[in-house]
Amino acid sequence: MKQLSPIKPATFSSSIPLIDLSKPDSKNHLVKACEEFGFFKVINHGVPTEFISSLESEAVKFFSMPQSEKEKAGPPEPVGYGNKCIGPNGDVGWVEYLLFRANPGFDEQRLASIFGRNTEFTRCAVDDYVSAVKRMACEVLELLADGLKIQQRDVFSKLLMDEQSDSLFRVNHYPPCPELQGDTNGRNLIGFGEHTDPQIISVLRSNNTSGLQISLRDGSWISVPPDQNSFFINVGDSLQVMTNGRFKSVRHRVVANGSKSRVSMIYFGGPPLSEKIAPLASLMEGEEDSLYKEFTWFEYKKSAYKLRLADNRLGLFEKIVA
Ligand SMILES: C=C1C[C@]23C[C@@]1(O)CC[C@H]2[C@@]12CC[C@H](O)[C@@](C)(C(=O)O1)[C@H]2[C@@H]3C(=O)O
Ligand SMILES: O=C(O)CCC(=O)C(=O)O
Ligand SMILES: [Fe+2]
Repeated sequence: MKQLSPIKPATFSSSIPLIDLSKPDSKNHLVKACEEFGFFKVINHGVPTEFISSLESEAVKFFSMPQSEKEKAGPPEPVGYGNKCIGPNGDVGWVEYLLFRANPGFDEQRLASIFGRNTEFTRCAVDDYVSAVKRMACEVLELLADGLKIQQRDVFSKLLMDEQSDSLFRVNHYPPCPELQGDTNGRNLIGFGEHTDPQIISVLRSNNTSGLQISLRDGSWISVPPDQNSFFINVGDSLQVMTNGRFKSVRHRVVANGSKSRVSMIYFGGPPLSEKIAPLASLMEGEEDSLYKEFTWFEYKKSAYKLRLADNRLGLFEKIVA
């Protein structure tokens, strides 16, 4: 197994855009946040607290089972339980996780084998949570379409609503890292290595343990103060392409903690496999050229899964402009 690599500490930031979904002008703030950061925090999100707490307690129960029991739900090829190894190409982190397809009814058998006799409750907990989060993601995407003055409000959200949408749901658990216990040198170790998310949009909720960091345009890293009552949203690679680079897919990572466990749940809203991912004609101004070669989500995903976490996956699809 490869060593977890030490990284430089980042500063905590209060500059992360905060979007209040109950405010009438949220669409303009959303567009600005996607352009400048590709990342923002959402409050007044409408996801019921009970859905969040039920699923979190189910997850905590699962991760506290003996290792041999958890391993029965793995390896995550492509879905199921994973420990330290992320993806198929040798990436490792201080993390264990559950990964599922997010459409209702998907991976039901897998869930049944993972959660045993608790299946009914857990399946409901996952379905309730994922459908509420997906609804909120669609609302955000519709506000973004409005903010961009696109006539077809559901131009992005219809891709998540499609029955064939290739969306994922992941629950990550970062146990306290013994190597960092009592460490006074401010060292950091990687929980989940730096990357961008390939899909359209990712919606993350975590408990109150810090760890998530995002990279700013100048390449510096800032720590995201945790907030268990809010959601954090990332622009994914596909939304960057659909907006011809106007929205930025944010690089992010998670650092391990020496004393507290972090539990995060992320919904990755993706398009159907056959969907052509290309800049929207309505967003192209004048003679503006597409910055990307044409590809389908299937082609992008196939290429992404051949690469390491930190690789620039979109680079392979960028057009070389003279
Ligand atoms: C190293 C990898 C893990 C990943 C698949 C990949 O080959 C490259 C993209 C990775 C990523 C990042 C965001 C999500 O956590 C994820 C589920 C996804 O869709 O792309 C993971 C993949 C994974 O863990 O399988
Ligand atoms: O666990 C987290 O907080 C973020 C993880 C992440 O970025 C991912 O799973 O893609
Ligand atoms: Fe991510």
